[in-house]
Amino acid sequence: MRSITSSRMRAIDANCEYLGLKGLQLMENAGAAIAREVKERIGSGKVIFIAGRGNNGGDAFVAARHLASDPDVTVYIALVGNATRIRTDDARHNFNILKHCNIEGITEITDASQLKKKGWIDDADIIVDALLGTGISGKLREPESTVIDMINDSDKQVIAVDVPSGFDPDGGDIDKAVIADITLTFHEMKTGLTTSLAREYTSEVKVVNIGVCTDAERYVGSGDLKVLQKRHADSHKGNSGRILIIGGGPYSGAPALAAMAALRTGADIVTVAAPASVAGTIASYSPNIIVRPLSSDVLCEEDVGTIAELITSHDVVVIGMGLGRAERTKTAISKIIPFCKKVVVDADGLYGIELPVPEDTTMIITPHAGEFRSLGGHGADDVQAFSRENGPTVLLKGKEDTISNGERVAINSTGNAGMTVGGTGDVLAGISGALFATSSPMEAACCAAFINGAAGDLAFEDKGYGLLATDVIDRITDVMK
Ligand SMILES: NC(=O)C1=CN([C@@H]2O[C@H](COP(=O)(O)OP(=O)(O)OC[C@H]3O[C@@H](n4cnc5c(N)ncnc54)[C@H](O)[C@@H]3O)[C@@H](O)[C@H]2O)[C@H](O)CC1
Ligand SMILES: [K+]
Repeated sequence: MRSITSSRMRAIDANCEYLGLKGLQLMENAGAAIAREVKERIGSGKVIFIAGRGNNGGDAFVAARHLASDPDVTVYIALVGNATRIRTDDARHNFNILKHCNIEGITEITDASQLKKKGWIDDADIIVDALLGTGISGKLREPESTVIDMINDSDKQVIAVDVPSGFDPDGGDIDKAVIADITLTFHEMKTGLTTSLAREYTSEVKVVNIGVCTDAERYVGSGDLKVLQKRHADSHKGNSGRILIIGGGPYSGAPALAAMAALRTGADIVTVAAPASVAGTIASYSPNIIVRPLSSDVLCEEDVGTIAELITSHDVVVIGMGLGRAERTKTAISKIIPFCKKVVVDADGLYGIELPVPEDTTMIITPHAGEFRSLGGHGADDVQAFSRENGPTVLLKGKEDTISNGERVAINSTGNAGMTVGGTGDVLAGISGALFATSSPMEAACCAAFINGAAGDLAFEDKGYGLLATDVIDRITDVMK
């Protein structure tokens, strides 16, 4: 079954905002679905909403409002935390409306004993667990932890909102979580809820459509980037990646462009392994690049040992640009790939790889239409099947880029006709390599396509059709800040 991670969901949420679909609209749909589930299960009786201070709680405030107008349902709300510390505008907005609704009781608790004293849990016919959703982070704190015990110690029916509170939506280890009869999860199944562990915390999971617009999922947007930047911001210096670029031979500029792009994208170290004939030229382009000369005037089998050694001290390999297509170069490429854990294959490199991707290698390929055809691909409508059959995440460049890892297909619409100038493909490969050090191949490929195109759009604003690949590199940081 298809499922998504919490970071993917946050990207979709942000893409919705970017496209004009407000989080409040999604929350209203989420809350309405919870209200319907409560009504279906109890018909008439008492419901207690146990709400956190994030949007998970916000969903509960919406559901409470919907049920408050039902004469057969009595509504109680326990907010875990002070209302003044509700963390999001959407949740606060829906909390503030509750004073105009027929709610039997609302209380703010900062200690679990206050909830016990109220006796609302014992009195309820059903509990809605809206304490923590996909925003959980770190070990459970108090009073949430004890409140979860109270929910589990009651013999009441429990509906969990999005995920059982305390449960890791991405499937990681947990110390404690609500045990629910049903979990209403929004938009898409969460990866963690597909695991066998999930069965211990929820007897049933229902995926609820909350009206997310399809482009928010299909198109790469600034939301995808935000998730990436958050991860980069959280990572400390030194683990933003060491990138090995294997390129050059007939050409010297291509690997240098890829190297500079990788550095601008935030890689810590970039090494270019290039044939001796062009190594000096590449080194002369910038003191920021470490250059390791190879044996001859093109990449050849004699270089495989040196490169295998270099690969061990780098996180990602980017191979192809400027290598040329000599038979001995193609042979060398096919021998190098199995040494790579993470590899981006671009340009001439695509003529030397053998598919399917070797067992322990994760690969991104960045072909244009012609290179994709030479690999046996047809066009944009074939990218997902090609990826599924052959293994690599495919970033098929075009007026719109099509990206797929075999499970999902994304489209990138940033970029412009000025970017047909030579070298922008090298820049894209360098960005992809840098992001791949700290992201999944799909996230890296999607965000690289978005960043490269968006930087190209900024360059087009300044330089029009005179834009150069170096202008694109100079604007990567503007797009990523
Ligand atoms: N498109 C959608 O998926 C929608 C999702 N909705 C709901 O929003 C939540 C995610 O909301 P968020 O504000 O990001 O986080 P949470 O409410 O899940 O939790 C944050 C809340 O919890 C506290 N907290 C975090 N970790 C801990 C911990 N270890 N111990 C104690 N407390 C913790 C934190 O301080 C915050 O107060 C999603 O699940 C959906 O339910 C939207 O409403 C609709 C669209
Ligand atoms: K929950």
